Amino acid sequence: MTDKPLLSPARTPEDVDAALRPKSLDDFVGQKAARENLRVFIAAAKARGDALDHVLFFGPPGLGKTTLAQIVAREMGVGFRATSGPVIAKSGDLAALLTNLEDGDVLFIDEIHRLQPAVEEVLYPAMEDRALDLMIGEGPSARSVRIDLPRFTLIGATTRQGLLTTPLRDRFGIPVRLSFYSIEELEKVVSRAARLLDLPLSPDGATEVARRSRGTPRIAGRLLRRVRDFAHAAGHDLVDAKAADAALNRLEVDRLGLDAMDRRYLMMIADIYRGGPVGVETLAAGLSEPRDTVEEVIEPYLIQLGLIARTARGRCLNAGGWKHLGLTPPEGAQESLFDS
Ligand SMILES: Nc1ncnc2c1ncn2[C@@H]1O[C@H](COP(=O)(O)OP(=O)(O)OP(=O)(O)O)[C@@H](O)[C@H]1O
Ligand SMILES: [Mg+2]
Repeated sequence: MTDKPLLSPARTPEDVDAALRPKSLDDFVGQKAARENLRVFIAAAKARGDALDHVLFFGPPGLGKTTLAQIVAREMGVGFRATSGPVIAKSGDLAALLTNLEDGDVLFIDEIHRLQPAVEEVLYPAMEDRALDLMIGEGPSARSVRIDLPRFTLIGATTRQGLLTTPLRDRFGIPVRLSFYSIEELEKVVSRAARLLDLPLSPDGATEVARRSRGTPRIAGRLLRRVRDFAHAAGHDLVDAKAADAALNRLEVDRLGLDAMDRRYLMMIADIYRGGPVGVETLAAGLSEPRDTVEEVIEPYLIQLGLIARTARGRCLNAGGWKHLGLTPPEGAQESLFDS
């Protein structure tokens, strides 16, 4: 399906658009509390001449975790090394990464919830004492030696904070939650991107794209590029609300920014399960999507909009969800129990 990758907040190669990535905290739109706190912590660490405390960014995909990690390294004026949880196969790989860091470097570990337990154990002393415990030799003659590491800042990123082990989570001095962007913030993201892409976009055109971007800058950037293509094909010089609306309708992005998959998800709860509750496994099977995708990609924004609720007994459609589908809840639907 063509509209699935379009609205999915997951990365696609096209998004690796270095020119659009904000490069400083001043350029970074939104996430005000996180931004201002980081500014203070960075200034304090620099004044002390120390590395910044370890930082954990968590929140749905496409909200700027990787971008912020790069900005932190840049503002600290230190090197940036990036890897990801699933890539580090053995504890030795991580040990090699750590011993090769230079003083003050940022080590960025994406998808940090997917580290192997044995690899994670190497991180504990590294984060706490800047030390590496190595076993030398085997059998009775084996002994453990401790190697000192350079000062460094570990920046972890995860879409699933709940999957992090407590000992790992506790070792981050600066946990930062990223949340969905407001429409006003996304307008700024879209206008900035249009300027960088040399695309004439009217303010109401920016609003239209922002409103339909699922609170996610990555999606805003992607929709903007597609809108540009349609406008170009239609021979418009200026992209205004009308041109943006026409393009987004052709892309089957509805007025709340929901795509065909979101609508299938809502319809399934409404139609087959009378509004729920229904278990996430059942929904995932019905949609032929992995459970992770349902929980990490589809549901967070629907919950944010108040269209559905996650309850202990399963997912339920809220009044807003029925309304968005243009349906009336059947007699005795569960929704009222949870929609408070
Ligand atoms: N605050 C922002 N202002 C402008 N653009 C942003 C902002 N945050 C993110 N972006 C843009 O959105 C895209 C996605 O950002 P980023 O890669 O940092 O997301 P992420 O949270 O790391 O996602 P994932 O969980 O998939 O790794 C980037 O292209 C970036 O340019
Ligand atoms: Mg990322």
